[in-house]
Amino acid sequence: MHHAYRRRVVLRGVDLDLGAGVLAGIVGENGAGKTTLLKILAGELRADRGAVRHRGRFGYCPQDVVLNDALTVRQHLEFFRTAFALDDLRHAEKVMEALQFSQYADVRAGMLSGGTRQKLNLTLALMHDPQVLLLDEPYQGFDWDTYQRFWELAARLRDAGRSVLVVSHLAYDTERLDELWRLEAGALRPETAAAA
Ligand SMILES: Nc1ncnc2c1ncn2[C@@H]1O[C@H](COP(=O)(O)OP(=O)(O)OP(=O)(O)O)[C@@H](O)[C@H]1O
Repeated sequence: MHHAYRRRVVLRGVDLDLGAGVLAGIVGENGAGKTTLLKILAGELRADRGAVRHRGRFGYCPQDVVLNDALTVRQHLEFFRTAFALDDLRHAEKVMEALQFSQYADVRAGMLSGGTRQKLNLTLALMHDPQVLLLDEPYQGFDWDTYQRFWELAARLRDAGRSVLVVSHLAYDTERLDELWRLEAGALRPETAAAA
């Protein structure tokens, strides 16, 4: 994939193959193009050149939390249940339990803490049990316990055959990942855990 914003060339031939049952990470400095790449993978942005081929449903958790402050957590879930044409909220409830914020179901998004807003953001991306998970800085604002629970959830989804891609400017806990890439100068290169 190639992409530029006017003269600012961001991606110069990124080639990525994400298999089923793989938990992969992409790290890179601020402005390296990670969000641009995820937006292209998720279909939000069209690459100047190149193609994305995928099988199965996407779940895209954007870096910027997109919530309506006037709606409660439960109302967000109902809204997305309709959008995803789901029969029930069973999977959403499992994600909420895993991230431990079920007790906020009736709280308006505008009253939630930053970390809890991010938990809801993540739940909305995962509640239709997608096969391919594209997660942009998914643990921003999480406390340590929640951060650990996030990785446990990601590993469970990977073990259930989902493809999970986590993008971050920080690469902690790289031993949890099956694959780690660094986005630099518009291209991806394999990164060893020790070098991250
Ligand atoms: N809509 C846009 N128009 C013009 N330039 C943009 C646009 N979006 C991003 N850029 C530029 O493209 C480059 C890559 O941005 P991108 O958000 O993809 O980086 P990133 O690796 O996700 O950064 P961060 O870690 O800070 O989130 C940056 O220089 C940014 O300023």
